Amino acid sequence: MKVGIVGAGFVGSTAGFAMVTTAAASEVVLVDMNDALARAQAQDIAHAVPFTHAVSVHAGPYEALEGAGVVVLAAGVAQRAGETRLDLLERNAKVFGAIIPAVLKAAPDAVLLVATNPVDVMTQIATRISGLPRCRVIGSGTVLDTARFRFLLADRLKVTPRSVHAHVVGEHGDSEVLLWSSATVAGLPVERAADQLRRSLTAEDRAGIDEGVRRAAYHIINGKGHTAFGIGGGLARLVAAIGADERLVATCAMLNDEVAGVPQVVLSLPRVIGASGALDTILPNLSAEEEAALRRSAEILKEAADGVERRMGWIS
Ligand SMILES: NC(=O)C1=CN([C@@H]2O[C@H](COP(=O)(O)OP(=O)(O)OC[C@H]3O[C@@H](n4cnc5c(N)ncnc54)[C@H](O)[C@@H]3O)[C@@H](O)[C@H]2O)C=CC1
Ligand SMILES: CC(=O)C(=O)O
Repeated sequence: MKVGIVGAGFVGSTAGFAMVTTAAASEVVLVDMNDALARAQAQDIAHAVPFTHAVSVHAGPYEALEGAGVVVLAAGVAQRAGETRLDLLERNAKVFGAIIPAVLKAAPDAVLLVATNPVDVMTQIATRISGLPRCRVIGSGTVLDTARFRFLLADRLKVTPRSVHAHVVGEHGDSEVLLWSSATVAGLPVERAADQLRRSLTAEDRAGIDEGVRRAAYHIINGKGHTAFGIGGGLARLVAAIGADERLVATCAMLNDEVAGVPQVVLSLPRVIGASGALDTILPNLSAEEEAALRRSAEILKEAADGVERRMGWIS
């Protein structure tokens, strides 16, 4: 499958590299307002092809996206140290106003896969601007947070992350909800699995994992200025699932009619990902505390999205 990536910065280029190393795409096209950057990134990624998979990698204008099955949107500004994802909203909404019409003109049949932050609200904006069916406009959402949660739980229990089934839902951001009550290993709740594995999973251990997931981006940005490898791997995995019509369950963002009593809100829940995007949604069992936290997260996102849509003149 041909894949377009708009925004050839850290996230877009790392996603392109991951698509080459995992053969998630047969062709990758990078587009950026900084054409020299897009060309340099494409060249650099293409030089990994002899070591990996026969993927055609190049850069071009929007017209070069013609025939793409997926277009990843990774253009815009990123958080600096001390900024939250929601702080980026106004600036990145303007960027999407410019790029989405150009993407749709060239690739009207593509699934749009949003990575730009705040990714949940940007997915709502992309749905609004594109006018596409909601299932074809998905955000990477909490895919990365879910990966961080599984990684940290696996590290504590000393099993491989692929054997940990656990999800983060809600905002990809400060109000996200780690679903401890449904987290399992070998079909056992993680606390019971920890007992059998003779590993500690005390309230203090759990608080450490929560902090490690929820604050990961802040810690990494303080150390290196940006994050890219985790999300690059996640975007490539989603692209592979779309390309193969795999029906992968992943915590992606999409416009929901209603979540926890909040209407018309974009946030992440487990979705079935296949050829036309998000084919279905699964609502996990929630404890009363998790349900209240999901409602709070939905309210925060709804308020942020309504605010920017009002300022843009899309709603009154
Ligand atoms: N969803 C997630 O889990 C994650 C999302 N992000 C987000 O991804 C976005 C990109 O981050 P980075 O790659 O680190 O930033 P970056 O600054 O390295 O790259 C952004 C690129 O977008 C391009 N761009 C800006 N406006 C454009 C326009 N109108 N048309 C075409 N290209 C345009 C810039 O020239 C730049 O190359 C940010 O919003 C960041 O917060 C970052 C990490 C994880
Ligand atoms: C930057 C960002 O959204 C993340 O790494 O989670």
